[in-house]
Amino acid sequence: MNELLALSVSGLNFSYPDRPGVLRGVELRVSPGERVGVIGPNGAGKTTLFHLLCGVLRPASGQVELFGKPVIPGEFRPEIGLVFQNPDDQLFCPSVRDDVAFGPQNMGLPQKEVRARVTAALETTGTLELADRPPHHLSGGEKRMVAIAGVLAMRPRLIAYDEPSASLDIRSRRRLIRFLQGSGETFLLSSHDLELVLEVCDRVLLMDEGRIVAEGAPRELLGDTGLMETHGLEKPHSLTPHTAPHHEPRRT
Ligand SMILES: Nc1ncnc2c1ncn2[C@@H]1O[C@H](COP(=O)(O)OP(=O)(O)OP(=O)(O)O)[C@@H](O)[C@H]1O
Repeated sequence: MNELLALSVSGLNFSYPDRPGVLRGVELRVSPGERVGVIGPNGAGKTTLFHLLCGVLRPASGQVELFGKPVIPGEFRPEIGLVFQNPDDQLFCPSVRDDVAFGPQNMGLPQKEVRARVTAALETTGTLELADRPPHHLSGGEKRMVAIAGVLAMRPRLIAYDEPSASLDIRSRRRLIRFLQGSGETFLLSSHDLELVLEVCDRVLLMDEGRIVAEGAPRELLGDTGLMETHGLEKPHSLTPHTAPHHEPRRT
């Protein structure tokens, strides 16, 4: 047991019934306050890893500890919150307010505390004006921020964001980046949006075929062209020096 770590994963192996070897010997430690990006090609096992951290899936072998206490599959652990890849998997109540209240209500908190947490989470995510709207009428970007509010309302000590910028337009993505930069949370964030990872993470893990194959500082790891190409990824544009002449667009 290590009381100082937010997350400790050792020797984690996992297979789906029809898909063996999805995670193979994953080792991972996250300290409180760290913001860790998880990158890797499609099917590398990122979402599966997040579901194992939350106890949604049962490992074939290995152990996950959150804040020094083992995760038992199926047991609710309020210390960790998962923001799903698809917000439609997370939002199902008649109003945004009810959706954000769902978690704290199920934690058995008094109504006054639930109301206070809902308001605070909606304010933090900039979604207060959506409180009375039905979630299924919201845009993709609005749904994403409401899904994050629902997780924040449970006040987890560690958040796992699964592809949080997927299908966001430029403005919604920028709002998400500002939110993540200012959040002060401990988080894991899986993404194919490598510029997002560069902007918000202070460490990166590269996964491929169920293993963590590299780990390091974002600019060094993502800037390693050979490593990135070996694992089906591309060095982000912002890390490539610009050589082409720059022409200002003509405004009409
Ligand atoms: N419910 C399931 N049943 C069977 N196989 C699954 C299931 N979910 C995922 N897989 C398989 O497990 C492997 C890892 O999938 P996972 O979704 O964890 O990858 P990922 O790294 O999150 O991928 P992506 O970047 O495409 O989201 C893939 O080969 C996938 O086909």
